[in-house]
Amino acid sequence: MKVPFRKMHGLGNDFVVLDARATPLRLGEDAVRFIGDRHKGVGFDQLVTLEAAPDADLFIRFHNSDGSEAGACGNGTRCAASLVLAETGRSHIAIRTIAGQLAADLLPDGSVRVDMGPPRLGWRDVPLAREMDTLHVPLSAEGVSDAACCSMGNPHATFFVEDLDALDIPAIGPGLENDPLLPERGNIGFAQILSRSQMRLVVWERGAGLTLACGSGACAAVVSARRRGLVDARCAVTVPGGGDLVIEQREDGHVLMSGPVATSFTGELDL
Ligand SMILES: N[C@H](CCC[C@H](N)C(=O)O)C(=O)O
Repeated sequence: MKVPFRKMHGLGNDFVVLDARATPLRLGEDAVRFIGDRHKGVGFDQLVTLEAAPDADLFIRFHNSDGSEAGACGNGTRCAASLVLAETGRSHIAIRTIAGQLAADLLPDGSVRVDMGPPRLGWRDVPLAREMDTLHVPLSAEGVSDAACCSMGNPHATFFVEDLDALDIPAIGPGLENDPLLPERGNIGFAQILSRSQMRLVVWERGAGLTLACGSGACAAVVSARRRGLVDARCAVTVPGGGDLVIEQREDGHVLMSGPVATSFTGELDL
């Protein structure tokens, strides 16, 4: 089966985007992992599949390179939304995912802003293995302790550190991702606050490992930093991929994420 694809990224967080709106695609875990293989396939952090939606302009499904499905992918949502915004000539679209209803806007500078909805802050929402204060979760590893957790449709644990460069994230990421306190595993964010309107962030992603940017992780880090009184409502999040994601939490709690999107190439898979 020949399947056209588009290779895209948002600040280096990279995706293979499939359009299954006209013809449904049912890819098994093996196919997802094959496409994501950076030697035998195309390679991606996430597979982003566009599907038809009865109650929105678009349904988007996300799979990590380990084959697991995710409820949210901020950068992938921006990439998929940019295609539909361009195709329709509209500046606003409604999006549905398995975790809820989102919206996307095309901004005057060509970047795409996604309304990721409100964070989920309860221990069952993240989820955590037992009842506890999600703002101070006893996760720890070399150089980090006391995580702030929330869900943006996917589970996040964020550590705030003095010096990001002093951490060995590839060494501590896997153990934290799979900590028993996180029954659905977790995306692990490491944030260094630079001011009340800027932070650096590196994320060890659930099911994908170290990525150059993580949109939902940037949202989670700003939400958690606000809960701890460390930043204001609008914060630039500088990521290893080079550049900033701009995160703003609205009065109603919704978290807006803006940033660039890019197409690297298109191609055809032979599945
Ligand atoms: N690894 C994440 C999904 C992708 C998140 C990230 N690429 C983003 O932009 O939000 C998870 O399993 O929840």
